[in-house]
Formats: sequence, structure tokens, C-alpha cells
Amino acid sequence: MPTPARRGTVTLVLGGARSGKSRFAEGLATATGLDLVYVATAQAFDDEMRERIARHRADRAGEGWRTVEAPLALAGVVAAESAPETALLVDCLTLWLTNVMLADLDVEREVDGLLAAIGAAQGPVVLVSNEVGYGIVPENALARAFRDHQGRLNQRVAAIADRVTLVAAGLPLDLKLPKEPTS
Ligand SMILES: Nc1nc2c(ncn2[C@@H]2O[C@H](COP(=O)(O)OP(=O)(O)OP(=O)(O)O)[C@@H](O)[C@H]2O)c(=O)[nH]1
Repeated sequence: MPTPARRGTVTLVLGGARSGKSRFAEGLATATGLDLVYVATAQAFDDEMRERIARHRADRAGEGWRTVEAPLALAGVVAAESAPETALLVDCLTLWLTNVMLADLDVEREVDGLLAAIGAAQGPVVLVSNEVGYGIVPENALARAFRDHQGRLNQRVAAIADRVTLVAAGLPLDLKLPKEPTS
């Protein structure tokens, strides 16, 4: 049983594809005992993705989640949905960044807005993101730009997060833990 995200804390959960990061992040959010909002950033462009999303929805059914889809307007959704009695799970920053780039939006400006919304959140926010930089340097420029933006986005969220956990093969490794209160 993971230690719950506390009120107002920001947690970043990193990992590769199928690493178990989403399940771990869900566990952090549910362990708060607060109202649960799942902020989904994926868009279904094909049948496989539609089925994948349907499976995720079925897995969450009955566990008290309310789902809000935010493929692009993530900062606005975090600002609107965050509340002291609500735990937000944002799954995931990688697909959000993909959507921002495909929509030809200004990545830096969008990330600035997202960070401001996360920093102002009233309740716990758990964010899932991918570590994508372990492979070889991609041949095409868009993939290289994406990889760089993703690395910078992860660093910026990690810098303001209270806790950062890397999940590999279903196992969590804490990279950053909340500071203990001094008294
Ligand atoms: N639009 C939408 N997307 C959803 C919903 N539920 C889950 N998703 C998306 O499903 C994606 C996660 O699914 P997977 O690709 O199977 O997970 P993964 O990240 O590869 O695997 P793990 O590392 O195990 O989490 C996330 O990006 C979510 O945004 C939903 O209700 N609506």
C-alpha cells in the first residue's frame, strides 16, 4: 500500500510504457480517502486506443472516480477541479505534451500555465509522465524536439513536486520525498 499523497501535495510519477506507473499513481490518489478526479489527456485516434481507454474506464468503475478529459486545456481543468477535498490524478503529461505539439501551440507558454495551475492547486495532485530519453537519438527532428520538451517538462514538474517516484517493472523508486516537518 503506497503512502498517500497528502492534502495540497504535488506528486510526479515517472516511468516507461507499461511500467505500472498509472496503477501506482492511482494507488496514491485513492489512499488519500478524498474525492477522486481522473484527468485523462489521451485522445482515441484508432480502435486500439478506444479499446484501451474503455478498459481503463472499466478498471476504474466502482472505485469512486469521476473522469474529466483534458487533451489540451489541462491547466484550466486542474484549476477548475482542484479542491481541498479532491485528489486529482493527471494521466498523463506525455500525451498532453504530444497534443500541445500536434496543435502547434507554444510549448513553453502551455507548460508555464500548467505549472502555475499545479502550484496553486488546493488539494493533492498526482501527475503521471513518461521517461522517454533512454533510447537512441531519434532520426527525425519532431521526435528529437518532443524528447527534449518531455525531459524539460519532467524536470520542471519535478522541481515543484513534493514527491517524485520512478516506477520500473511495477516497482516504485522514490527520487524525491517530502521534507519532514522540523518541529
Ligand atoms: N480520453 C481518455 N483517456 C483515458 C481514460 N482512461 C485512461 N485514459 C488514458 O489511458 C492512458 C494510459 O493507458 P496505457 O497507455 O495503457 O498506460 P501506460 O502508460 O502505457 O502503462 P502504465 O505504465 O502501466 O501506466 C493515459 O494516457 C490516459 O489518459 C479516459 O477515460 N478517457
